[in-house]
Amino acid sequence: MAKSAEQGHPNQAFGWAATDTSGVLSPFKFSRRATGEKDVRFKVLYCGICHSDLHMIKNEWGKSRYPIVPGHEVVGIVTEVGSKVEKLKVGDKVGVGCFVGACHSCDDCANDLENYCPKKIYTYGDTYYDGTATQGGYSDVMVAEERYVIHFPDNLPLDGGAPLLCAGITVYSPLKYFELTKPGMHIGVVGLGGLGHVAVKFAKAFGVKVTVISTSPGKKEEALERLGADSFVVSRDPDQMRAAMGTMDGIIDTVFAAHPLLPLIGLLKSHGKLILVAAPIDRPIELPVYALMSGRKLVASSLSGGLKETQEMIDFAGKHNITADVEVVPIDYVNTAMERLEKADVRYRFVIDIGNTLKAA
Ligand SMILES: NC(=O)c1ccc[n+]([C@@H]2O[C@H](COP(=O)([O-])OP(=O)(O)OC[C@H]3O[C@@H](n4cnc5c(N)ncnc54)[C@H](O)[C@@H]3O)[C@@H](O)[C@H]2O)c1
Ligand SMILES: [Zn+2]
Ligand SMILES: [Zn+2]
Repeated sequence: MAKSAEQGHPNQAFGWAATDTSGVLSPFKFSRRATGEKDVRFKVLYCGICHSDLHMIKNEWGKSRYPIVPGHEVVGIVTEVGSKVEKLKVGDKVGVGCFVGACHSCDDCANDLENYCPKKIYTYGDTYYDGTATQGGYSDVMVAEERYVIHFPDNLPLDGGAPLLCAGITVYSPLKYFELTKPGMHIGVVGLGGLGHVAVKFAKAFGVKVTVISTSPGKKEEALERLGADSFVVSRDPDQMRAAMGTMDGIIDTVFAAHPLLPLIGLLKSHGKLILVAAPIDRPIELPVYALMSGRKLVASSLSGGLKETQEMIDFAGKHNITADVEVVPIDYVNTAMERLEKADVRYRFVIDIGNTLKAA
């Protein structure tokens, strides 16, 4: 066993943190717990920038406690394992997604749904079992319990693979759970950002027909040619929306700005399912119940995925060569990246090159 675990020394860490609601990130030294017997420590090489990171650093959900080192699409190489770690070893390619803990005794935990455990612990911005604040992957080193560490397939690149740990599982899980993966089905994807573009890729890998629903025609060519979508509907064009009415088995909606659900419900066939994976931050959404009645349609939501399913998703991505389309940026670009993300100016996920650009001061 390596020294820090034997002697119980905390792991010194260096990252970038937001310290107030301006959300501006700056260099930050902190420590992580010593690598415990069930823990894995890894050197972080890449970390994706999820829009949730932006919501959190600006306290848009009203639950942020500063300082916050964001990042829950964290990948790297194992540098130390505790004595009771069974499946992972030094040198393995691994990652951590949205969660680092849960109660492990409730029904959800027993069903591999740590993501729905009432005591789930988020990777950052939360409180760990020992009372310390959890801190995310915009940092050089990560320590997490083996149960929360995902083993990457050898063929999956770490930079393009990192975003799958949040964006990927967040769309994969509802596609599976709501049975929207049957070949020949037709699904819609609303909002072609980080989550939306990987939803297109997973759905295509399942053999499903995919229509991207977007406010403007600007992303049409890319959606069809680069991402492999089958069709594109401009939601502001009533003729296009009318032509697509009643054609979809399901819709994955990734837009957090408040928007009417009625036109989307209209796109569904009877028994169609509208899955909202983004929560509107400005005002509550109105639910047009009468539109659901005629057709026994469903509106539902979903939060990330459990650890077993996340591993399954990564293995599926490895098999089908699914990665996010990423713009890899150095750590000192992170504040500019946040500004651009706010303006939806990224195709389609920023990933920070931690390994080459984050150097402890
Ligand atoms: N349910 C979950 O487990 C989960 C997991 C990850 C992220 N999220 C949430 O999902 C949302 C999307 O995350 P992301 O990382 O894909 O973000 P993103 O910024 O990469 O993508 C958002 C997309 O929505 C579009 N958009 C923004 N405002 C719009 C508007 N008014 N009308 C139409 N389109 C609009 C943007 O053009 C962009 O394409 C965020 O709110 C995030 O917090 C939820
Ligand atoms: Zn996320
Ligand atoms: Zn639990």
